Amino acid sequence: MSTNPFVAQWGILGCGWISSEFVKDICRPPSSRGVNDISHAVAAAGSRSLSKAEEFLETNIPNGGAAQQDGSVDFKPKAYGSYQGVIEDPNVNIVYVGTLNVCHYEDAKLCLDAGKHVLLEKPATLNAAEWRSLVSIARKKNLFLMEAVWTRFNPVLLAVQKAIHQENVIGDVRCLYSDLSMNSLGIRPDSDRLLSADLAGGPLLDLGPYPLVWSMMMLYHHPKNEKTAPAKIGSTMLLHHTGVDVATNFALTFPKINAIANCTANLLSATQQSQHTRIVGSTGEILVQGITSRPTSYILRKRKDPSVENGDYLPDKLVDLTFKEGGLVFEADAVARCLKDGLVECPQLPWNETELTMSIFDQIRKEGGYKFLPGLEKVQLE
Ligand SMILES: NC(=O)C1=CN([C@@H]2O[C@H](COP(=O)(O)OP(=O)(O)OC[C@H]3O[C@@H](n4cnc5c(N)ncnc54)[C@H](OP(=O)(O)O)[C@@H]3O)[C@@H](O)[C@H]2O)C=CC1
Ligand SMILES: O=C1OC[C@@H](O)[C@H](O)[C@H]1O
Repeated sequence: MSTNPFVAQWGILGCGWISSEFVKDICRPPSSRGVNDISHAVAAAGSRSLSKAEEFLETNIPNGGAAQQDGSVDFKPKAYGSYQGVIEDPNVNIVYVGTLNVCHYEDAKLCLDAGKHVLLEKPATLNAAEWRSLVSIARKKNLFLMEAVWTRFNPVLLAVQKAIHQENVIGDVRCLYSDLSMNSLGIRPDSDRLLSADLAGGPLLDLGPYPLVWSMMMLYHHPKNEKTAPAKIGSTMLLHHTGVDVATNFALTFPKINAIANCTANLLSATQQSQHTRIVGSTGEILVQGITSRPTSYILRKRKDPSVENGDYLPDKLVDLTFKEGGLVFEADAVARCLKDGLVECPQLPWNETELTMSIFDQIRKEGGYKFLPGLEKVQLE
């Protein structure tokens, strides 16, 4: 006997670039990726301008989401010229917040206060205190809340994690190197969201979540690390004249497993088109292929004789897991399953882990001298 899939009924807050990528991806038929327990519908999209919301729907999902296209639900996506319209729409049960960093806290709070579940774009908030405040509302109101770090649900990252943690393919994990950078300096104006202090820009918060997610998934989540937070966090930051960082390097130590993560995120160099995440173990290494945020395959390179210092390698083995989806739909599927099962926290990304990652960023900003402009943080760190 087949049962109808659970349908996540999304409201979209902010009709910008990432929101359009998100709706396009969740509109793919779930069966095309072997999913049959859940599906997605877009109930509403809200923008500060009604015409922008209308155009957003018309351009990206003229026929609605997967569950609207196959007739599982009978409502059509509705455009609103305000965010309020979305949170008041009775067909919306979860809101995807795709607005700017500086708006995340207030926009997520708006949704939670209105009784809606929330998937909140990265960086979840500006600081850990804002995140704790959102969690306390979600907990009190029994609502789902998660930071949208989509790479956590990427099939390549999950395959690499299994290969390292369960199949021991590189022996004891030792060093992780992960970068996500773009050559934006001199190309984007200082008013751009990546460089503007008014918009809490800078690569640490914009690109840093990706090297950090590799560190968390491979080292923090290593079974032998027993979810122990990094013992030391060291960083170096180059500040831009606007006051935001333009380059940040940070390292995290995991003494329980004798491992270190070396992460970089900057707006000085284009590094997205080749391998920029590498995980080295005692018997071999994994070279992640493709952008750190959306890898498509990996190379397994094993050492001929691990007892030889700086010895040779066996021939590379390519593990190709190329997928046709944009990649955002994997996190959306995970969220839909949480809603289906009545969970308020996603087991793969619980609230305390986002609190830890936000505190890591707080510490790095403090060390680097990156202070948010007065008034941007809605909840202050103690
Ligand atoms: N997961 C991922 O891969 C990615 C995530 N992101 C994250 O998503 C967020 C949005 O980034 P992106 O889509 O690239 O940015 P855009 O500038 O394209 O969109 C941001 C949206 O925020 C809304 N907004 C609300 N207040 C303001 C304001 N004062 N000024 C300008 N826009 C405002 C606008 O929506 P409207 O006009 O409709 O009201 C705007 O369209 C960021 O937090 C970023 O970190 C970004 C890129 C990739
Ligand atoms: O999350 C992101 O990933 C891709 C980058 O281009 C973008 O600036 C960032 O927000």
